[in-house]
Amino acid sequence: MKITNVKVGLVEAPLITPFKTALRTVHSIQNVMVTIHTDNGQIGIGEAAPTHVITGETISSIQFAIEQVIAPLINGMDIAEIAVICDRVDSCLYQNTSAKAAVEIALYDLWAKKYNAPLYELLGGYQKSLTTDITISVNDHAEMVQDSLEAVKRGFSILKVKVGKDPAGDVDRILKIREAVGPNIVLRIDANQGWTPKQAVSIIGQLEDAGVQMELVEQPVHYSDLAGMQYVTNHTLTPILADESVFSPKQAIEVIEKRAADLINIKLMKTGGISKALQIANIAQASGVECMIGCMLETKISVSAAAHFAAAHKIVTKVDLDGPSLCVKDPIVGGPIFEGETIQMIERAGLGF
Ligand SMILES: C[C@H](N)C(=O)N[C@H](CCC(=O)O)C(=O)O
Ligand SMILES: [Mg+2]
Repeated sequence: MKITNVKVGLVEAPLITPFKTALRTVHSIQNVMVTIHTDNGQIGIGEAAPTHVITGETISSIQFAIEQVIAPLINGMDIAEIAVICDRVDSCLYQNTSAKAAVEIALYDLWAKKYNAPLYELLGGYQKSLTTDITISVNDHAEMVQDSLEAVKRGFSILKVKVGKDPAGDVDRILKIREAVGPNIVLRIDANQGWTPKQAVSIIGQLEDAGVQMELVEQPVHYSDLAGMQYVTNHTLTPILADESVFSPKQAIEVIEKRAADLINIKLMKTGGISKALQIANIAQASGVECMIGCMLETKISVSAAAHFAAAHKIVTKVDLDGPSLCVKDPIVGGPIFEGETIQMIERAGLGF
């Protein structure tokens, strides 16, 4: 099963409401889609999200990386030697993790198709269904309360609440959301680097003192400030999750060794795809550190790949794969079934498309 062609296109999907974080506001998903074709007529599919504020990538940079750098190096290679291909993809270019992820996702799709099995089963087959949270964008507290109640009405029991854009109002936002949704809804808080270490300790502390249950707080401070992350982790009771601070297995080791966070958020767009995500999961498992599987603004193509990875691993205990649920209509047909908060894996080969 040899690679004969790598094609690049676009996939677009308008969002139900603007997606707002401390880092950016987005109205519509516009991602790069990759198909890899083989000499026996199989097609593998992948996707890259141009999240310039986190990975530094744009649509053009992703297209260039895949078409001009990666594709010429992997054309003609045999899918049976997927580890060799992934190594070549990883080492041919510095960073560009979403471009690499799109290619790796398509390669793993083909690899599982070669063995005629669902990818999650070949990777370990730990579980057949996942429960995802849904993101509540950062806005004034009245709008966030309204959005939270609507999400609960749609069947979501875990909310990922974005803060960090206006730190002075964040305690009030979280308090008001907790009051509105009641005690049985799980709240995950994501500051997307928007707080200073002292602000983070103060805000989380005020909420803890007020008895507000939060399952975790994600990336409270700047991604490069590991000492700051460590300070927050040491001075709060709520578990701290590293997101933008961990792209690579080496960074995961550093965060774990320094105890800079309690948990790690693995995203294929940060790791450069499935091979490094597996490495991080194994490092985390050996260290007893639970992981979240997360996504950027992605459609069902790459979110499904993330679901296959997560369904294979015991250490991935938290799921933030809400990309398709944020779209008016996800344009991708087939694959795992996304119904409310449940993602059901299916028994089709590869990613299942
Ligand atoms: C979409 C997902 N729930 C999420 O919140 N991801 C963000 C970053 C996404 C982006 O800016 O595109 C995160 O976890 O920080
Ligand atoms: Mg995050």
